Amino acid sequence: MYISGLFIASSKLKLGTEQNKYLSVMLITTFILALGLVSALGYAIYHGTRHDPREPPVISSGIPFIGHLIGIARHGIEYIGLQTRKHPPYPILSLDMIASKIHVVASPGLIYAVQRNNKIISFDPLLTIVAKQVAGLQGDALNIIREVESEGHGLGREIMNAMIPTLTGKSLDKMTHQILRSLRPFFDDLDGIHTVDLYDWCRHAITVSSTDAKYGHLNPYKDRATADEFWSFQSNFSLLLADLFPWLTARKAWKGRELVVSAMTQYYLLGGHENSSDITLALFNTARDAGLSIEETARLESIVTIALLSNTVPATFWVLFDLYSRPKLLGSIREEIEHNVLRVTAHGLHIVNLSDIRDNCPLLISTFQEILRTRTTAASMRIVMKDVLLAQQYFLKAGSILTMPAEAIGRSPNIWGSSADEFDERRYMKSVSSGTGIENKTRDARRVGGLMTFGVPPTLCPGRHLASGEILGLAAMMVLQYDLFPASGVWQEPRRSSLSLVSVMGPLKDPFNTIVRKREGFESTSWEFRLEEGKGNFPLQVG
Ligand code: HEM
Repeated sequence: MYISGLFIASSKLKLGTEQNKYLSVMLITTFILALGLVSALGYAIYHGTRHDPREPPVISSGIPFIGHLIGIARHGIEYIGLQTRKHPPYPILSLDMIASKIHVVASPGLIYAVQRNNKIISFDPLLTIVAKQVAGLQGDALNIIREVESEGHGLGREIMNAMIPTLTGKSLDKMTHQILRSLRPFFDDLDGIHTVDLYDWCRHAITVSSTDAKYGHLNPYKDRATADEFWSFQSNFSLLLADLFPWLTARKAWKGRELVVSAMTQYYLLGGHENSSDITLALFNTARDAGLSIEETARLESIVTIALLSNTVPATFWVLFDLYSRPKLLGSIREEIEHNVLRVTAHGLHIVNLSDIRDNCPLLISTFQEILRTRTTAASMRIVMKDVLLAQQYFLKAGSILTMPAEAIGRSPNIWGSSADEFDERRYMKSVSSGTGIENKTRDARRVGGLMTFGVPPTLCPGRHLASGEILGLAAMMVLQYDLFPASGVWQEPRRSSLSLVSVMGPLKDPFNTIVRKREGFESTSWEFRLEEGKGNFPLQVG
């Protein structure tokens, strides 16, 4: 009756046929959303009466039932970190999300307890959720991907296990090499340009170089239109997660994804993967052996492209922003790179060796980690597979979500003392007396919660070495060749977008116009990257 009422209401408005159709669709959608909300509220009221007193304290929001949902929609993943800051005494707290609870861990001690229960509090169901809601996989394929514990065939984890080794050793070297080769012309192109949107420049340079290295000669993202559709998909990711008529409610993300999947399907059909990287082949072969179709494989591959690009792009931007907005630090880092890395041949070729950045630039490596620590909004997610008593104290129900936000733990005074909230570029170096009276600093021992940007063991980001090589190579080349100034005249922090829940490095909402000027004394256009074999792993602190 309500639906027919809506149709009547729309037909009474004397609009053109197209407008009428559009209005009807919108009204029906509103109706379905309202119906969903009413059912969810009913469930919540029933559910609320069943709170177990051993569960972590529930934090209420200003708006009953849907307040936290609105908070996440507004602030993105940062909302979770904000809650722990607002309620500091709790080592763990719960946000009621209508159909489930999100437990937010705010103490490093509890991370150990989560790690000890990693078969019960698991990352793997998220692979299935992402395959369904984000990549759009359905039916048998989804069942093959689903984790064994939930009666699937466990292909999601099998693919991860096949890909992880390809992000170290020789396979990593090969990719990093190709990335650096593809990056170089981007610096040549900056010469002579007065103003550039620095965020867009980072996005384009990282997209082209990373996907060239991953997909080879037939890289589908070489086509700017496909790359733009990918970013439309990635940047509106959170709307897809609702999984409610995505073609209507998450139009941009859905359309972008479908175009990316179609380009990737075409790539496979042309045999592009046969001349690509080991990581691309690992996914393709594992999915084929498990019986997935080419199109289903292309859907899975779209998730890996998200992992490849969505954090590396904003991380690169923030590294440049945080270096150039601190002239004194920039000066010291330039000095370190000029002395320990840059080599100029008799013919004037300027060589930047990434292996020397890794081994001989402790200040740059420490600064990089501090930028990752202070800029991240990472909140490692896990799903509670069975009822469990965490640390013999907190009861977590099966089906609830657990998260460990880096903002609460990685910036805790318990870990970093009174300077936890400050930017300290030397934080990841430790004092060693050199006997010269000059304080020499090298890397410190690792500590739990010390750097959670790449996740929490046992689920750590396997792409961290690749990302580090790419970001540090790009940053070193930029600081050597160019001066950057904000077009607005001040290094004012730009706004961040909250719509891409998948990016934990603060993607920007608006362009960041920047004046570019070639550095005096470094006008040469003859530049080259080098990389020594077997030196691609960056020993960053993790967990
Ligand atoms: C600055 C760049 C990057 C950041 C900050 C980052 C961060 C993360 C985080 C936080 C996780 C989840 C871990 C957890 O929940 O505990 C993750 C997982 C993952 N990342 Fe990255 N990542 C980056 C770059 C990359 C790159 C370049 C790749 C290359 C393909 C990649 C591939 C992956 C994969 C495959 C996983 C899933 C691991 C698994 O399920 O075992 N990441 N990453």
